[in-house]
Amino acid sequence: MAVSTVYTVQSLNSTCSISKPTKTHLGFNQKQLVFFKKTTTTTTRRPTTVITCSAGDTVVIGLAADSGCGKSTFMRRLTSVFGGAAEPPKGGNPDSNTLISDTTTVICLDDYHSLDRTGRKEKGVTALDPRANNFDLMYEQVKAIKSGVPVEKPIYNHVTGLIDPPELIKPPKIFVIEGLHPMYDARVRELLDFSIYLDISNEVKFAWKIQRDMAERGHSLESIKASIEARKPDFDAYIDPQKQYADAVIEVLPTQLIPDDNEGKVLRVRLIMKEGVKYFNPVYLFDEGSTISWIPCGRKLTCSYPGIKFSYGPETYFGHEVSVLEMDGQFDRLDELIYVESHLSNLSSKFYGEVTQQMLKHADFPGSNNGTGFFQTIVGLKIRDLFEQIVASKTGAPLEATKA
Ligand SMILES: Nc1ncnc2c1ncn2[C@@H]1O[C@H](COP(=O)(O)OP(=O)(O)OP(=O)(O)O)[C@@H](O)[C@H]1O
Ligand SMILES: O=C(CO)[C@H](O)[C@H](O)COP(=O)(O)O
Repeated sequence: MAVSTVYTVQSLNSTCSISKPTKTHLGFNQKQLVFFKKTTTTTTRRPTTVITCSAGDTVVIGLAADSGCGKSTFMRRLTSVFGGAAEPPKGGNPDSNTLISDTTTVICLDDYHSLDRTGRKEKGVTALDPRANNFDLMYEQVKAIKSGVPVEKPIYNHVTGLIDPPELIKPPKIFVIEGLHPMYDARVRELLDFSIYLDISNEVKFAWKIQRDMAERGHSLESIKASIEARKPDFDAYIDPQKQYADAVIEVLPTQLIPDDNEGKVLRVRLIMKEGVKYFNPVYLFDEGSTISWIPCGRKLTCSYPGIKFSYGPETYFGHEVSVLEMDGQFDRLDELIYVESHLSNLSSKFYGEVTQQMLKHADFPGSNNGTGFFQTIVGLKIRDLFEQIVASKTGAPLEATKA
């Protein structure tokens, strides 16, 4: 019996159009996705639908981190910078990991797991192990999206642990690939216009896992400890080394303001920014290239114990020259953040106070009172700026002036 595959096509964005096939679609065309009618045994050569997108304008961003390290929170801050809410594909698989907004499409690289939960168990490998992931497909599909071609991406279903039928992904303006391995495969790495690594220290990761998995998911302390321990060797071998390739790293460590702190509530956060990256000018405090230590608490910034300390200066990170902006401590009043913002330069904001405005808008997100939320917001603005510069370089259009 002949059956047709049914594809749910989401609302078309400005770069894509759908059409009926013509005779030319009997051949292979690299700029178009051609759906063929399937039978149970064979695929006929008669195409049913053609989707064409204007090629090659997609900017690709990689975001790497271990599970539970704040990728989703970061993505919410990033998509908010571009305006509009990011939502799962309408009418698609309810367990899709994809988030789409007007400008951005964020996919989760868990969708390239080649082994499902049972398969990994049988083979005795974790999801962090490259053998449990299909890097050839990841490369082919990211390359296709970057050059304007829609793809049928698999879905890893975190509810069932199975690999579900694929979903259609069309090239957006900004394509974010987030997950465990965006910078692991050199071919995929080469496709990235900008890359970020969220480097959460073991102590902090443990505190966050306990907070989420114990409080919200009912896991026991022992099972959380066991899961972190079981993942650690593969994390060290395959995930952590990717930070050497990142253009920006947000490092999250326990505070140094409280001697022997083991609560993990007050954080020391470092924004490590690579020098010499095209379209990316690191943010600086007071004076570019100098080494600075600043305690802003006093008349203009309310600080309760243990206070707030900023540092800034040049460093070397995996042999690369970097600028590092550090914040240790937490804000008492978010509206006063404007005082700190006004002392930072190269923020790529569109108007005075935009960072503070974004932070106030998402005051309920985790990390809004410390350097994690502050630096994620700043990186979001830098990505918007990078995107606008890339677009301007392609169209030859002059860039709208940005402030600070
Ligand atoms: N900046 C932060 N400050 C405090 N806690 C945080 C922060 N970011 C994340 N968390 C904690 O970590 C949990 C996971 O965050 P999030 O869902 O953003 O991570 P994730 O990397 O997307 O996780 P997963 O890959 O498991 O879906 C949050 O529920 C929160 O408890
Ligand atoms: O490291 C992970 C990335 O999110 C997950 O553990 C991995 O994707 C496997 O997922 P699950 O535990 O749902 O089978």
